[in-house]
Amino acid sequence: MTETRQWGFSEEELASLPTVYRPDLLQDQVVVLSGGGSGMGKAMAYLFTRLGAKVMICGRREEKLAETRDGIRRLLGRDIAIMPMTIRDPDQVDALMDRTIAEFGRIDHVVNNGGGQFPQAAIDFSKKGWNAVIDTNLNGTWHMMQAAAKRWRDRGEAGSIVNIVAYVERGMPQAAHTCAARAGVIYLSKTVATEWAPLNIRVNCVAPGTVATEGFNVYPPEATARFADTNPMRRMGNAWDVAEGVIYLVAPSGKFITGEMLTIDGGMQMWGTVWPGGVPEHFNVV
Ligand SMILES: CCC/C=C/C(=O)SCCNC(=O)CCNC(=O)[C@H](O)C(C)(C)COP(=O)([O-])OP(=O)([O-])OC[C@H]1O[C@@H](n2cnc3c(N)ncnc32)[C@H](O)[C@@H]1OP(=O)([O-])[O-]
Ligand SMILES: NC(=O)C1=CN([C@@H]2O[C@H](COP(=O)(O)OP(=O)(O)OC[C@H]3O[C@@H](n4cnc5c(N)ncnc54)[C@H](OP(=O)(O)O)[C@@H]3O)[C@@H](O)[C@H]2O)C=CC1
Repeated sequence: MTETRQWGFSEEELASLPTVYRPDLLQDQVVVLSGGGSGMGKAMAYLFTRLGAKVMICGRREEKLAETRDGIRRLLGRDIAIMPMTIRDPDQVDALMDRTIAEFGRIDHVVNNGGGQFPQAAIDFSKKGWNAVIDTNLNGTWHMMQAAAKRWRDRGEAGSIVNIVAYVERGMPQAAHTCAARAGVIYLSKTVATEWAPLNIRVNCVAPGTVATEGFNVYPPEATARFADTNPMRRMGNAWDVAEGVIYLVAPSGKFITGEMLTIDGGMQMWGTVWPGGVPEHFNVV
């Protein structure tokens, strides 16, 4: 079976989806959020804004960031800040943090959501492809974490970080590059969660399963057609499921949680395999 479709929520849905959280939960808290121009990051930008936070989003493509900003302005009557940049460049990351502090006075939370990969058997990875995925998902996330933590330390302020990763304990066939990068981020997070606890900096991860977003456009239709069957609930998650999980960790509900990974995957960690490039013949069994 093949399937082609539009993924993700409309701006109107993001502005009106019900949430379990009260509207002033994050009043005037400042969040820096990568990958806010699409998918889960866009959902988070809407939800943080709806809960009263001041939001800075970044990503490489300005037009996508502007679309999120304009939608929020039109539908929620609030302004957010945008900055086109790449998390791979530590100088651009420093500029992002400094600009956020200049604009909003401080930073309370950093959500490292920007990232991605392409589906391919590991044996065929090109050097450039491997480096691109590691540089984005591992190095880029680290640049953001360290840049924020240095500012919190130097300014004597508390902070929290949430890194969007993936559930990697059973490996991720056809996504070994991202599996390696995300495993790195998870154990980096657990390590600095300890090192930075005396600085009042909490560090956690969120591991989504198959979550229907426009990010699925990098996968072939025969792969996405199976995505709902990769967990025991036999459905895909959505960007709101992940956005609400992130809020749980950054809000006071998460104040005693650090070094943790919240898996939001419909049970995929126990049953189901994604095969984002399509199921190889050998594994095509009932
Ligand atoms: C797993 C299921 C669960 C997860 C779901 C999600 O995450 S959904 C969300 C998912 N959302 C996303 O994943 C979206 C974000 N993803 C991305 O932006 C890219 O995948 C990126 C992470 C590589 C970005 O790095 P970048 O801007 O540097 O990218 P670039 O375009 O310049 O490529 C650099 C090199 O990578 C190689 N290569 C690239 N594509 C393929 C391919 N299809 N085939 C083979 N190789 C490929 C190639 O060597 C290329 O160089 P070349 O040969 O062209 O000179
Ligand atoms: N959807 C899913 O099922 C799952 C997704 N994930 C991860 O969750 C995160 C969000 O994914 P999702 O919303 O689904 O997909 P999207 O592709 O919509 O989101 C990825 C975002 O990251 C941004 N981004 C990519 N590279 C960089 C970079 N170098 N610097 C700054 N921003 C960057 C992209 O913007 P731009 O291209 O403009 O830079 C884009 O907005 C990703 O890390 C993804 O890999 C993990 C597990 C499952």
